[in-house]
Amino acid sequence: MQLHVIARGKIGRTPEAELVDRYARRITWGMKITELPDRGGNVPPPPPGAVRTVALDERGRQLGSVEFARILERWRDEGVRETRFLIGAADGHDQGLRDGADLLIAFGAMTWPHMLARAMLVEQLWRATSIVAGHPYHREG
Ligand SMILES: C[S@@+](CC[C@H](N)C(=O)[O-])C[C@H]1O[C@@H](n2cnc3c(N)ncnc32)[C@H](O)[C@@H]1O
Repeated sequence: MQLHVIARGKIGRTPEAELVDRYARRITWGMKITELPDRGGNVPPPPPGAVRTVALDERGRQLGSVEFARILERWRDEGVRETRFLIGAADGHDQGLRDGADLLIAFGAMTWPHMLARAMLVEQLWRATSIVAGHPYHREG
């Protein structure tokens, strides 16, 4: 299953970009990042086959890392081709996008800058895929 991060804003050559690269490089599942402008632009069309959409939003569910990993594992095992992770810009997501998502997830109730949220997401994707693989990176408790 491809993990497709669709994120608003240009990350450029920043400390956050280094973090994103550090974790993205370790992910052995298909992994792709598409940047959109802060406003406007079109979310790329989904590939053929089953697709899931996860929107990052501070009003979303606060999942544990193992719980998040098991959701991705289940979707992969169900034959989902791509899971898309949407990160908004300063204005967040519009209501239509939130309503259309399969899952809304929050990294706590606080608001984070979108570039930090991108780095945190990619770290969690690395963590989740290593949990699914039984790799010892993640420790519970
Ligand atoms: C600066 S925030 C936007 C805040 C906006 N005022 C709102 O109400 O959604 C930019 C993006 O970062 C992500 N983000 C920020 N804080 C987050 C959190 N606690 N959990 C999940 N994603 C978060 C979301 O994708 C959000 O659209």
